[in-house]
Amino acid sequence: MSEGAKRPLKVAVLGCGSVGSQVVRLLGEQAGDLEARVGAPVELVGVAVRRLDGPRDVEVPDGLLTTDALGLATRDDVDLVVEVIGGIEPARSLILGALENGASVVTANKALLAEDGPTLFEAAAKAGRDLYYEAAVAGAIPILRPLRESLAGDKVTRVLGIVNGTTNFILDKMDTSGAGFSEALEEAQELGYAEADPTADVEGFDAAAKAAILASLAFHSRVTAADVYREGISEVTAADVASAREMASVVKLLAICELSPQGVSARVHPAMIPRSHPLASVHGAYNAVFVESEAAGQLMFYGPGAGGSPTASAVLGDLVTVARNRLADTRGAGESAYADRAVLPMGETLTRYHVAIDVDDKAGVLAAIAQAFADHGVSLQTVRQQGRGEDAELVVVSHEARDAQLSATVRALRSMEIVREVTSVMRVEGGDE
Ligand SMILES: NC(=O)c1ccc[n+]([C@@H]2O[C@H](COP(=O)([O-])OP(=O)(O)OC[C@H]3O[C@@H](n4cnc5c(N)ncnc54)[C@H](O)[C@@H]3O)[C@@H](O)[C@H]2O)c1
Ligand SMILES: N[C@@H](CCO)C(=O)O
Ligand code: NA
Repeated sequence: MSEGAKRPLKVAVLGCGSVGSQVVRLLGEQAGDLEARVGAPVELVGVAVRRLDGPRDVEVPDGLLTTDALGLATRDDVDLVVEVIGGIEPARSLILGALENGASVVTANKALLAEDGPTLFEAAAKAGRDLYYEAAVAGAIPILRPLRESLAGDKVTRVLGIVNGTTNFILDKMDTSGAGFSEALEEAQELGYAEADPTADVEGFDAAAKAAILASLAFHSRVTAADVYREGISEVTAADVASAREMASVVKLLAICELSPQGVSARVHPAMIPRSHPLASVHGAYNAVFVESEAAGQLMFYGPGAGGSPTASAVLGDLVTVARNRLADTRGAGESAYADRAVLPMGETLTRYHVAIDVDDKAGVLAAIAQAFADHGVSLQTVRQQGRGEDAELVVVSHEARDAQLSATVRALRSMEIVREVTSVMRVEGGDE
């Protein structure tokens, strides 16, 4: 070691799948640049895998593989631990073990952070170590660091995001080709976007975990996955997508986090947004997060939200930061939950609905439908009627109302004799109120 050279920082990588293999590759390929940027060599000292002879997308240097993840995570000489196994256990025990043993941790594990983040943040604070997780939300897109650092002097009021690539691919396909949900899902699976079991993506669990993480950071409060209202896209029909098209809108699965005088809300559901909205131009498996804050106004973050290599980019960015902090014997900003705001139930959240209804085409029908909305305290923004012989289609877009009032209106409509069928119900976001 030359004079003044720093001792190497030792890194353990837990998991060598899609993301882990790319982290290992980049650690090798970029070793020189990483050393220059950190100010000390960053040395890979172990990679925990489930099977030593398993197939891998990267060649791991001799002697580094182990199946003893906990042994590696808690090794006394390890400074930095990267957790890219995923899921709740053993990931949680491994992260807690690493922190207790004095290592700093970088993880991409949104499921764990959304379920039990506070336990991990408290362990990091107690140990005086960093816990960074930029890769957990919207993959390569820098969004957590901007919320935690760049916007720390502003007041974020709203975060609106397309944070799941699989569902965005499916909805985009339905929009551009007129395909139904199942057909679009099949294509997403063939192209390797959707997993064999696509439930976490399609039913919105993945996006809900990310919404919890975004809301916690944006509003300095603790929001967990259980607090997030969630609806997936499996019920979105070709008719919904066509109805959106007629309104010059497009259907997207959105994660929506909002600050209101009563508290905060976090929800994930499909919604129609105008084609003129910046999020409408997010196509394929891309992600984007739209942030509104008091002083800055509107900001948009866009890029690849998934994939081994893009996600590894975010992991390595965090690794450089926590490595620098280690050298400087300091830690970055920890959890910020001082505002401790209440999380509102979905029924209390203000939303707007688009409702398409097949009705008998006769006198008084329009008035009766409008009355059903009025009976629930919901004011209408637009009503469009299209006659089709004996029956007619009415398309109603409401003004903002409590979600509970809107869903009660839809239930009432469904029970009306003049209503043949409610053919499409979808929330509306991103337009004029
Ligand atoms: N793939 C992406 O696009 C993406 C994007 C953002 C975040 N993430 C997150 O990154 C993490 C990893 O995702 P992935 O796509 O690489 O998953 P993956 O399934 O490809 O990789 C996980 C690896 O961990 C291994 N593993 C399981 N149990 C283990 C154990 N006890 N010890 C050692 N290894 C073990 C598995 O064999 C597998 O190779 C997850 O938290 C995921 O949510 C992934
Ligand atoms: N399954 C996720 C991966 C990134 O978290 C997606 O489709 O966006
Ligand atoms: Na990110």
